[in-house]
Amino acid sequence: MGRLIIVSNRVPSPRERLQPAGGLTVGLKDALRGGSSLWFGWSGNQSEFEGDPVTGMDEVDGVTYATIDLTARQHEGFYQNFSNGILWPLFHYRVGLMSYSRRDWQTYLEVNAMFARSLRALLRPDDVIWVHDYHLFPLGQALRDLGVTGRIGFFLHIPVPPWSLVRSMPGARLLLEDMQAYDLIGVQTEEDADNLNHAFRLNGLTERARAFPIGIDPHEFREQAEASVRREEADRLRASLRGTALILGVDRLDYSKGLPERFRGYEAFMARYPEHRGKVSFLQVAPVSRGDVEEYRQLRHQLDELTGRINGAYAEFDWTPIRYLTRPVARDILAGFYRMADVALITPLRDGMNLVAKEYVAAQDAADPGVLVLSHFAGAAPEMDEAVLVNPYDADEIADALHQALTMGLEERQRRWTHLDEDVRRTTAGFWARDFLQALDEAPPVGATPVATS
Ligand SMILES: O=P(O)(O)OC[C@H]1O[C@H](O[C@H]2O[C@H](CO)[C@@H](O)[C@H](O)[C@H]2O)[C@H](O)[C@@H](O)[C@@H]1O
Ligand SMILES: O=c1ccn([C@@H]2O[C@H](COP(=O)(O)OP(=O)(O)O)[C@@H](O)[C@H]2O)c(=O)[nH]1
Repeated sequence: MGRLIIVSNRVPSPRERLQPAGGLTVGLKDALRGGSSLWFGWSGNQSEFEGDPVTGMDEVDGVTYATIDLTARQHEGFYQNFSNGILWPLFHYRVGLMSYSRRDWQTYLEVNAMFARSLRALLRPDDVIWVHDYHLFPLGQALRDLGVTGRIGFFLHIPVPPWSLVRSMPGARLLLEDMQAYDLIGVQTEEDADNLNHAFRLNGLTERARAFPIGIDPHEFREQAEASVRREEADRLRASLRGTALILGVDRLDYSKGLPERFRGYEAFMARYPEHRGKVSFLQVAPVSRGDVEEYRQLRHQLDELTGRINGAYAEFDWTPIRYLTRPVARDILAGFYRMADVALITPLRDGMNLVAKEYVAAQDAADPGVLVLSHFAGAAPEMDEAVLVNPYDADEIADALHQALTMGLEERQRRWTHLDEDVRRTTAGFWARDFLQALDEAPPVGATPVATS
């Protein structure tokens, strides 16, 4: 059995405690725990020189991390503009936010070809390659073009809209063709798999998509929460609450997360349920993400304005309705905050999965669990139907859900949490990886015949 080769744009810094917020590296690290593999991707650094060499190599806990730098030009065209300025909005059903340019498309293909050349030099014949996410759709074909004939799987961490939407993007069909180079394509939900296979069928291509919902390591995270709730940061938060109930939101500052809609829901809650004023605090942790992308800058201004308006309207001299942080909080500290929170308020407009929802459940005290309020449009929602599910576009529904959650009796909270906890302990990161890799091993091999490249 050869090595497992993981390829993703974002690669964690294995020796840093504070990692960039994001579920892909969390799920994969939890999945790789205890195994030996090679993880290849972008170092997160920008270099001056355009070249292919692997610039970083490190080995921690059995995982070898091999990274390459991007130049400023490549970072702008590949990561900022095409991946996060075109593919991300499109696959989150926000066609109107796409800003396509052919030059960015070429840079996207150029960087994928560079990933393939650099990785090719590290490969052994019996390696199993697992490519991750929308930054690297064409990588499989680029590797086939370099003569790689072994197993190559792909996992898409973000939603898959219907082809009628995806085809809005120039070159969409070429991406579908390139994806035929993968022996198996994993997506988060059955809806995603149906949409992607329908796109393949409509374009005369072979259906290769199956659903494998990603998860976390709930046992490890619960232990972290039990430890972190006794840490200094949790003590500071608890003291600052002065007995008020805690509503917690944790998200990258991203328009897919429904933060303006969430804040407007909380504003409606303050207006329609005055009995909770002064008795609840809403803490939103929203570390800046992709801050050089215009839509993300606009979102931050919008949230700054909403926070000021709501606090200005409802604050007392000794109470502030919303606490809003744009810096990251280390995940182990967050674990303690989750455990303290009476309500988790998670309202994405679209989300591939949302590991925060699963982390919140895993962190709870079974004797007195909090309540998960979750958007219908999170990838986690179909399997977490015991959450209080809301439509994030309906501010009054969010308000009603918050009132319901804060007044819910212990017996119902425990009933709901028990079902949610069973799910989180079933769809773990380890199960996700084992299930996908077994299916990849059993999938009919694509072989080495290259198809027309994009
Ligand atoms: O790498 P960044 O640009 O900083 O973005 C962080 C990650 O965001 C997205 O995460 C997705 O994957 C999660 C795990 O499967 C899933 O729970 C979440 O719903 C998705 O948004 C992105 O897909 C990753 O590539 C990024 O690393
Ligand atoms: O300040 C923060 C905010 C988020 N996270 C982590 O970032 C991940 C977010 O993953 P999710 O799947 O919810 O969304 P994504 O960011 O991948 O779209 C979760 O593991 C969070 O615990 C973190 O460590 N610090």
